[in-house]
Amino acid sequence: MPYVNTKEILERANKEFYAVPALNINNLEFLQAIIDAGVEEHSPVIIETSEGAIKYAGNGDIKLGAKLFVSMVESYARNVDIPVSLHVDHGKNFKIIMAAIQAGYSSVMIDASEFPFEKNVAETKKIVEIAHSLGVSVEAELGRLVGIEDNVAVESHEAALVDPDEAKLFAEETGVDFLAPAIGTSHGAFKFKGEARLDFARLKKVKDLTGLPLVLHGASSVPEDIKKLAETYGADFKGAKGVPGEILAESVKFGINKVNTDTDLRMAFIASLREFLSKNPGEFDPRKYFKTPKELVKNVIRERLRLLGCSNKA
Ligand SMILES: O=C(CO)COP(=O)(O)O
Ligand SMILES: O=C[C@H](O)COP(=O)(O)O
Ligand SMILES: [Zn+2]
Ligand SMILES: [Zn+2]
Repeated sequence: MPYVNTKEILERANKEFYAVPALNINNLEFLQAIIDAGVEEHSPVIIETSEGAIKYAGNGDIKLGAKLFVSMVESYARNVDIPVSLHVDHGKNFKIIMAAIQAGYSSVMIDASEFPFEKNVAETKKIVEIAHSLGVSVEAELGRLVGIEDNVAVESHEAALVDPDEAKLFAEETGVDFLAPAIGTSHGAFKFKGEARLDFARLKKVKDLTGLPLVLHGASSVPEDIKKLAETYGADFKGAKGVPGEILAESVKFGINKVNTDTDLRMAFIASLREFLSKNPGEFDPRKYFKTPKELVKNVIRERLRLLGCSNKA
């Protein structure tokens, strides 16, 4: 089926109370693993690329990078019977967002969350107008992504999280299609020093006041078995800690519909690659040494699709 608008995938998820992972890629191998996982679980999938990924793919040329990703994702989507969409993750550079819209991305994120509220509204509105006129949907972010750490400066952390009343106003003023409220997650493999904790009361208020599909950034779990496997073969991931699966599932109950995941895929890939290379020191054919890493990435994604309730929703 089809290369579809991300909005289509998320509006159904919003109505039927499940979430779809948005999975970051930089290259062909991760895309293959995602498509295979979606097909095996009969689930929709959202592929996303950061600005860095677009630069990387185009070897520095952003228009080329955006076109390459659209053509790769569209080509795979055409060959399978699950909905697949392509999204720009954390768009901050106007030129990159435009290059992606022109190349045929299904949706873009405008991340102006580092600016004061009024400027975030203005920047988001500008992108919404352009994107909507071309049938492309838009995500924006409110609040800053910081972990809620035990015992340290609770108030300053809370100040960084989304303000639900602002979220309502933001949604009305910008016409954005889905919204990422900061509720205590952060990017990368080191999210929490103490116990993992998210502000679900805040999340629920944002959902009640906006009714929009909501996005959880920094949603990797850093599974213990993956961390162990990588460390067995030489990695040093001391202190790595993610959002446990139960908390991810809980976040879906409070209104999350898009679950942004990059770190878990990177960690699974490197863990398996380390193991393979350590056991096969003579191997130098990439089609061979990428085989088990792709399998492990696929399996991590399949598990996540089941956890979030989007298996069999294709
Ligand atoms: O939010 C993300 C991409 O936008 C990825 O988060 P992780 O680093 O937790 O995978
Ligand atoms: O949100 C960040 C994503 O994990 C992408 O990160 P990146 O800028 O390293 O591609
Ligand atoms: Zn951001
Ligand atoms: Zn993010």
